[in-house]
Amino acid sequence: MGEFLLHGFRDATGREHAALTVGAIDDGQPVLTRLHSECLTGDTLYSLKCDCGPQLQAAQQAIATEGRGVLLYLRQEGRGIGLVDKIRAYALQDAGADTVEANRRLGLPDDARDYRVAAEMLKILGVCSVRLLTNNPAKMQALSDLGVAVTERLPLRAGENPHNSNYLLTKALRMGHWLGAAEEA
Ligand SMILES: Nc1nc2c(ncn2[C@@H]2O[C@H](COP(=O)(O)OP(=O)(O)OP(=O)(O)O)[C@@H](O)[C@H]2O)c(=O)[nH]1
Ligand SMILES: [Zn+2]
Repeated sequence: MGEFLLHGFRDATGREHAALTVGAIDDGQPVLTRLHSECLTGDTLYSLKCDCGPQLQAAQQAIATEGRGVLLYLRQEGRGIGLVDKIRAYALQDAGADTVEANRRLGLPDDARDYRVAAEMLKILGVCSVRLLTNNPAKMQALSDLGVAVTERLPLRAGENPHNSNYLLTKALRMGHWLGAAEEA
């Protein structure tokens, strides 16, 4: 796709995160930005149950094409519940629960992600305002609450397939994501 600079971060809990950057991003101008939440199954094992792998690739490509931007790879597997509980949630989904219901049955929050680390990473990289690649309103809100100006929202739709259609529909209907899936259903 192009040449990226890879930065490593370790947060206060010892968890390690990565940032991929292209070009000069600390000049005060809004930066094309993607906050990607880790998904071992989608990013690495090509699972079709979600859209994470294709979204990762599309975001990386968009940043390379723009010649300036940042992708934060955040270790928030399973929306922050971790790999083992995500696999448990998948088992409940195989038995008919949707993604939100499965988390609740496990006694876990719908979304356990915390974006403080992301805001800190952006600050360290000299980024104070972003053009954010996302369909998730909560992500935009979280960043602006943490003092990062979100000047624009750019949709990121990739990797839709018959196996993840219910997952995407649940995101649209129960988590308020801008996916157009609700209208298409
Ligand atoms: N708990 C849980 N997490 C999942 C499930 N499927 C994918 N994930 C995780 O969801 C995270 C991605 O979040 P999404 O809600 O798909 O998308 P988003 O990052 O909030 O929104 P976008 O910025 O629009 O991509 C990754 O950490 C995945 O591991 C699932 O069925 N249950
Ligand atoms: Zn995924």
